[in-house]
Amino acid sequence: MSTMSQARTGSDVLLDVRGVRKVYDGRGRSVEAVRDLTFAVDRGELVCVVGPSGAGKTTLLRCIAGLLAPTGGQVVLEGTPVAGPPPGMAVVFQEYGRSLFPWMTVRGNVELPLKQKGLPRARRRELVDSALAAVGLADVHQAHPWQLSGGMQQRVAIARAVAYEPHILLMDEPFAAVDAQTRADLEDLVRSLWQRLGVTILFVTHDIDEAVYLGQRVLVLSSSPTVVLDDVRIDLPAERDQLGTRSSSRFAELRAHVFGQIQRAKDEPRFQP
Ligand SMILES: Nc1ncnc2c1ncn2[C@@H]1O[C@H](COP(=O)(O)OP(=O)(O)OP(=O)(O)O)[C@@H](O)[C@H]1O
Repeated sequence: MSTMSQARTGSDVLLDVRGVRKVYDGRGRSVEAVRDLTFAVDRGELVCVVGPSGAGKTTLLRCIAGLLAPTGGQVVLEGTPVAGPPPGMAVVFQEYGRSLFPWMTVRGNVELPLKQKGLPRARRRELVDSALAAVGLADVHQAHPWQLSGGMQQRVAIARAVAYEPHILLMDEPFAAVDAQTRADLEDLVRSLWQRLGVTILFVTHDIDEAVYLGQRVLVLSSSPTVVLDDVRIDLPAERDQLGTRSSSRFAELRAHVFGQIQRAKDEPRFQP
């Protein structure tokens, strides 16, 4: 079912994570959060990363986003080593409440990174309008984030990321704080944006069902100190729907496989695939 991740050298590799290690040092205590992570993501792929709580998923994502320097190894994006937040990357975090500016309108929030990018006003307007329409929020552009539900605020954060026209979109447990129905809607939104825009997505979650439902591949991380335990190809049809896909026998098989890997990783911290 699975093929372990190997460094790929094809010209279609967009993101290459090579032997990344991260040790947090502080007051006489050091924590090896990530031991050795190697995997590649091709241009246009939707890859999910799943692992037990504390496995180092956020640490990995922060290293990829250039927000944290790895202790060892390297992250290479479009052939260039990442040494700070790279252009062409957008990140959607779990805490939408903290990632949006409450004193700015929805439009202002989505437009801000485009101003920082130096885009002219007409182009900014075009990108903001189309991103808000894509996430179903065209009619609330004048509202402030605090006037919206949690799910709508997360849509604003997604619109802001999409308007930026990133080559790669990183998502760190973006739907962990919304209710189940909203979460299902947002999952479908991510798949439809991915299919329509062709953007590469790396989606981090601790939810196995979400990872299998969304991804073309699921990378399974071990417990901390973290390695990639498995790289599972999700051979479900490209057209997915919450009811049909989740009740298919193949979905159940893939889910059981990923679940089994994570259980083994938790039971045997030094488990090797
Ligand atoms: N700033 C820090 N200083 C010291 N240790 C840290 C720091 N940040 C994270 N860690 C440790 O690194 C390990 C991985 O944490 P991380 O938050 O990356 O995991 P995670 O998989 O995202 O967890 P969760 O699923 O619970 O959000 C944990 O043992 C955590 O305690």
